[in-house]
Amino acid sequence: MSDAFSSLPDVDAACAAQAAAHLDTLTKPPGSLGRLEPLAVQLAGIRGESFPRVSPPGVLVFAADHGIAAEGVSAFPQSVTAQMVANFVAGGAAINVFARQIGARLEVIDVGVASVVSGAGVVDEKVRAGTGNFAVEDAMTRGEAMQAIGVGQRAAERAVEAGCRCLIVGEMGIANTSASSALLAVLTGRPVAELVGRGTGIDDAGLVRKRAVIEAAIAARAPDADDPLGVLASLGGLEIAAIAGAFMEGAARRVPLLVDGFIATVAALLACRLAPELRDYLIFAHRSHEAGHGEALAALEASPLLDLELRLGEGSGAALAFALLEAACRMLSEMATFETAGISAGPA
Ligand SMILES: O=C(O)c1ccc[n+]([C@@H]2O[C@H](COP(=O)([O-])O)[C@@H](O)[C@H]2O)c1
Ligand SMILES: Cc1cc2nc[nH]c2cc1C
Repeated sequence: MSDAFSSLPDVDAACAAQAAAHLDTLTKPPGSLGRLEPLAVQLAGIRGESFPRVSPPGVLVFAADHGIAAEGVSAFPQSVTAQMVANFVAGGAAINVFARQIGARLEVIDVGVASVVSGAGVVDEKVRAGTGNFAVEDAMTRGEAMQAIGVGQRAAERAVEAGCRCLIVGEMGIANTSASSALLAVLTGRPVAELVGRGTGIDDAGLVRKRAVIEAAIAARAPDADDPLGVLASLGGLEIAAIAGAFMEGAARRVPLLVDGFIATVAALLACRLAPELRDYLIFAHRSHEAGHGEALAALEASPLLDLELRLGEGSGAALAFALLEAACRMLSEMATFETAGISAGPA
């Protein structure tokens, strides 16, 4: 496992250039496969292969609870986190369905669920039983934040050592849109009101309360925006820290990283503040329906592949976008060239 904040390898510019040159020999007008083309070039650079492969993918779902749930900021009770973890290991959640569809290795990691999780198959890496309520105290200590980052790093390491060539990283945690909005507000300096959404579906009155709780909590905790680990410890979530760690370890191992929705994008932003070279390894799967996601994407200058109005989390949008990565690889390796197909290359 790499050091959490060690510098990451540069992407391989030579392989990326070879892939770009090969793309223009394929039997299609140059550029006609649109965004699939720069995607293939990015994958070649990340993998260090001019004909990259991304299968099999690995799905990591990090689950944790949030003390801020006590403020009534979610449409669902905290107990749903543990119940959904049981559903993940039983194979019945959306991410299970989509992971099976793409032949992914799936791991469910308890990094901080409040209750004891039942069900064989959960990786027990609980750092603590849920965060503190950041309306009244820091969510966690810096040491706990580092431990949770380490949980994510080890999960990515296991997936890559098991042969996964792409990581799809998701989460489950009631109230984690509140933690994510708070983190995003501090990291970007944007007003909380622009970044708070309905999460699992709170009503209008709940949304007003959620905004007020997050605004007051940020004022009370007053973290230093130039200290990303301190911001994470003050306002964050254990699964958010673990996602950041998984991204850093995946990049260290030259694996493309599919970023899911709002929470995963905020984790990616935080990880980029800790290790800016990470940005080149990230592929943004989809634009979530959650209100703050646009600002999170803008902060990373990211343009996601899909917009399906998803707002589930779990890694579901990233699993759906994986088919496009596979298509980009197959385009490079399987399409005929103008020469092999005997087709005139230039305009008539
Ligand atoms: O990924 C997203 O864009 C997303 C948007 C809204 C909600 N979620 C999921 O819903 C839960 C958090 O919502 P909430 O209302 O409890 O803060 C958590 O388990 C997330 O996986 C996920
Ligand atoms: C049922 C349910 C499933 C979820 N999956 C991710 N977040 C979730 C939140 C709820 C409430």
